[in-house]
Amino acid sequence: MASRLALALLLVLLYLILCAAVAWRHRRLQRAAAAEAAALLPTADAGPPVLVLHASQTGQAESLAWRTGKFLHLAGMPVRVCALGQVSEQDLRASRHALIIASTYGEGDPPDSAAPFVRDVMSQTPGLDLRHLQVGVMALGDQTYAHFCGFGRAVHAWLLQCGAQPLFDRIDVDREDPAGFAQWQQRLSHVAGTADLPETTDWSGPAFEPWQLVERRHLNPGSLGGPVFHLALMPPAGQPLPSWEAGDLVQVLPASVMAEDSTGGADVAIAAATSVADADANANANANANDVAGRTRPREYTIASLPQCGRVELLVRQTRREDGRLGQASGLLTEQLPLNGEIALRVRAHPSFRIGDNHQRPLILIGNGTGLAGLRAHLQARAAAASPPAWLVFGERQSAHDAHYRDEIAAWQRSGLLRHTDLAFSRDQAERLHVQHLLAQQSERLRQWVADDAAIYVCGSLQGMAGAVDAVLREALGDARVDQLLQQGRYRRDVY
Ligand SMILES: Cc1cc2nc3c(=O)[nH]c(=O)nc-3n(C[C@H](O)[C@H](O)[C@H](O)COP(=O)(O)O)c2cc1C
Repeated sequence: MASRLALALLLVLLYLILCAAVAWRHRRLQRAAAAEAAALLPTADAGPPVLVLHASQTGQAESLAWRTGKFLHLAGMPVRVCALGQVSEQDLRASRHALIIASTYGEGDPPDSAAPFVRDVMSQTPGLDLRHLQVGVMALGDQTYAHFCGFGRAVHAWLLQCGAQPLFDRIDVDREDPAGFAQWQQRLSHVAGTADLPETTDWSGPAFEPWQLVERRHLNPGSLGGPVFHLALMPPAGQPLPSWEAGDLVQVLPASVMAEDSTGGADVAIAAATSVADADANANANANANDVAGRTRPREYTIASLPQCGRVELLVRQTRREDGRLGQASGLLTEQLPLNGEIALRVRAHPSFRIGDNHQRPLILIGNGTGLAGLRAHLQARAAAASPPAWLVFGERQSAHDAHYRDEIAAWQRSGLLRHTDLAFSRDQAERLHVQHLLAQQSERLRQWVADDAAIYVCGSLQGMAGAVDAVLREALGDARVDQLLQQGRYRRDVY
C-alpha cells in the first residue's frame, strides 16, 4: 500500500516537473522573441521608425520582414517590424517610411493576418492622405496562379492612390526566386544610404539537404480517395535534427535528384523542372499550371511530428496530373523514391500556425484529409505538455479506410486530452457529411469553448473545407468575434 502511494506521489512529482519544464521553455522562447523585437526598437531621439510590415500566411513574408528589419537596424535605422494587420491609420500617419512584404492566397486574396488592415484601413472612403509616406513593396507569389502577386499589387496600388511616394518599383517575386530577394536587398541598401552593408543573412533560407526516407506506409488501401501515405525522414547521417515546433512545415524540391558524387558521398543535384508542374493537391502545394520559368518551386508539407520523436513525419496524399502521371513531389515521396533514398528537404518555421500564446488555451482543431498532419503535431505537443483539453473535428471519406492515426486518436480520447472528437466520413452515408456540418450541429459547444478562451486551428483544404468552416464560425460567433479571434491569433489556419 505504502509503496503504491510512494509510486503515485513520484508520478505526480515527475508530472509537475515536466509541466514546469514545458512552461519554462515556453517563457524562454517568448522572452527571446520579445528581446529580438526590442533590439530593433528605436531610441527616443531617433525619429519615427521605418515600418517593416508583413502580410504572411505561411511565414515566408514574415521571416523576410524580420531579415529586412535586422538589415536596416545594422545600418543604424530605427525599425518597427509587425504584421500589416496590426497597423492602424495613425501608425501610417506618424511614419515617414514603410516597407511592405505581402504574399497572396486563395485567388488573389490577402493572407488571414492582413484581413483587419483590408477591412479597417484600405477600404476607407475617401482614402487616407499618405503623401508624407515613402513606401517600398515586395509582393510574394506564384506565377502559376491567375492573380500573380494579387494582394501585394493591391496594397501597392492603394498606397500610390493615397499619395504615398514609391521608393522604388514594386518587386514581384515568383516562387521564392533568389533574384527577387537580391533585388530587394539592393533596394534596401539604397534606402539605408549605404552600398556596403555586410551580408547579414542568407535571404533564401537554409540550404536544402539530402534527407533519407526511412519509412513509407500506405494508410488507406481500398479507399475511394487518393492514396495517403505516412512517411518518415531523417537528416543526412551525422547531422542533428533541426528544431521545429508543431505547425511548422518542410519544403521538398520535387525536381531534385540525390546523386552519388564522385567521392561516393551523397550530393544534392538540383535539376530544372523538365515538364508541366504537378497538381499536388495535398500539402500546401498548389501547383496547377505550367512551371513557366522551368524553375521549380519547393512543395510544402506540414510536419506531422515533433523533434522528440527523432524524425520528420509527413502525411502525404499521392496525386496524379490530368494525363495520369504522378505529381512531382508527391510521386517522388510516395512511390518513386526507394526506401532509404534521399530527397532535398529543409524545415521551415510557420509562425502563424504555431501554438504561440495559445499554449494555455483549450484548442479546437478542425481539419480534413492530410490536414490531420498539423493537427497531429499540435496534439502530440499537448500530450507531452499536459495542457488544457482539445476538441478534434476531422473529416475524410470512409471510416473503414481513411481513419488515419485511429489508434493515436483513441489513446488521446482515453487520456482525456481529446475531450470531444467529431469525425465526418463523407462517403459512409448517402448524404455527404463534412466537418462544417458537424461544427454547425455543435454551435452551442463552439460558443461555449470560445467563451472559455479556446483557440481555433484549421488545417486542410482551402476549397470546400476552410471557407465552409469559416462561414460556420461566422454564423455561430458573429463576424466581429471571428475577426477579433483572427487578430488575437486565436484563429489560425494552414490551408492549401
Ligand atoms: C492555397 C494557396 C493559394 C495561393 N494563391 C496565390 C495567388 O492567387 N497568387 C499568387 O501570386 N500566389 C499565390 N500563392 C503563393 C503564395 O503567395 C506564395 O507561396 C508566398 O511566397 C507565400 O508567402 P507566405 O509564406 O508569407 O504566406 C498561393 C499559395 C497557396 C498555398
